[in-house]
Amino acid sequence: MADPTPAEKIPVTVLTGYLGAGKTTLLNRILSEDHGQKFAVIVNEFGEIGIDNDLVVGADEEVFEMNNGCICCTVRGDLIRIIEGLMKRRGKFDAIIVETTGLADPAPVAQTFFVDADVENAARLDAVVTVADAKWLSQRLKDAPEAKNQIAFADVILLNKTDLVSAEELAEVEGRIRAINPYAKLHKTVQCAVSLDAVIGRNAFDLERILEIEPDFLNAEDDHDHGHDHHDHHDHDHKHDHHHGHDHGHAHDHEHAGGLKHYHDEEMQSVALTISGDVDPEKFLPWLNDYVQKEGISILRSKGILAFKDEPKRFVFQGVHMILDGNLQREWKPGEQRVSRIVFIGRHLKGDEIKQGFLACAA
Ligand SMILES: Nc1nc2c(ncn2[C@@H]2O[C@H](COP(=O)(O)OP(=O)(O)OP(=O)(O)O)[C@@H](O)[C@H]2O)c(=O)[nH]1
Repeated sequence: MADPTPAEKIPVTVLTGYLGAGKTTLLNRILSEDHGQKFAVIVNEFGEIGIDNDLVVGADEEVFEMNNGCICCTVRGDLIRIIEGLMKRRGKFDAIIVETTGLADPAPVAQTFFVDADVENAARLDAVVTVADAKWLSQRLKDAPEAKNQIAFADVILLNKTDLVSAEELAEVEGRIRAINPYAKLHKTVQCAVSLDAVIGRNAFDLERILEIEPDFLNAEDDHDHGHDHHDHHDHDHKHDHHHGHDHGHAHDHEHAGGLKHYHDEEMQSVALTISGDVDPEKFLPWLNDYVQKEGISILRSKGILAFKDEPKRFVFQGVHMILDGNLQREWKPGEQRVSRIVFIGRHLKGDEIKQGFLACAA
């Protein structure tokens, strides 16, 4: 796995969102703000944004399949070459932004940062930022699988165009988003107005934060396992549908703090697990590798911070489908509790199987 010097690598922000959600608005805001930083922006079509002095690089479509043609593991050859080219000009910019205009699925872009050795050594995926249209997202979640993917992938979500909806509609769409991805940091915006540091420099998929928040509504039901702090956000075996009369699982409407409704998304779920202590790397690493090989098509994102037995440093990993990237990072601090946490987000995840597999890795 890669050498642990993430701080020296150029951070890359992947910007995604459905047609017309406000990606260009956000990009223009980032590029025109007075922050003294230089960004390289990679877009699919050259000249989409005309910002003087900023580097706008055009990319033609080109996708390679990985893992013997597995359809969920594709890497963008054009992106690899562009980033390699940019690396020769290091020092001229502080961060790279990749706008995934016209791409249905952010996975091939994200995977590029894990599989190409040169790119991996030079750049690190900082965060996937998804812009969502407050007015249209609920509709798109019903009819466009790629809109759901973009939400599932996100580390940061800008719920934009809040001026076009009522408070009730906004709460509704936020509930829908949380059903798919409870971990992303969410900002409600008009014209994508957020401070730069909300979207840039989030660091390693914002892992720290992702694994430290424990959204209340994850604990809300019967699946709270005190022994293992088990927050299982999907946990509704479709074979025993105990939500009869619930509009296909979409109307499981507990009110929670902040007036958010608690929905279950039938298709996309997240599974978050904690072991309050160390795991055995000789069990965990083979289990994780095998599991994502087996189930990678349905796993969009995986992330974790782990305490390995007899290891003073924290092991941190992230993955996209079958492709994983992980390394030992900083030391556990004195007094910091050594815990091991993982999160999977994906379609029809087998929560019990993941739980059993993970808990069996306890040291
Ligand atoms: N009412 C309203 N309109 C907005 C807001 N943010 C952006 N828009 C408008 O929405 C339209 C689409 O915004 P863009 O930034 O071009 O969206 P995009 O995601 O880049 O669009 P594509 O590149 O076509 O996918 C533009 O006309 C924006 O001015 C907002 O918060 N409220």
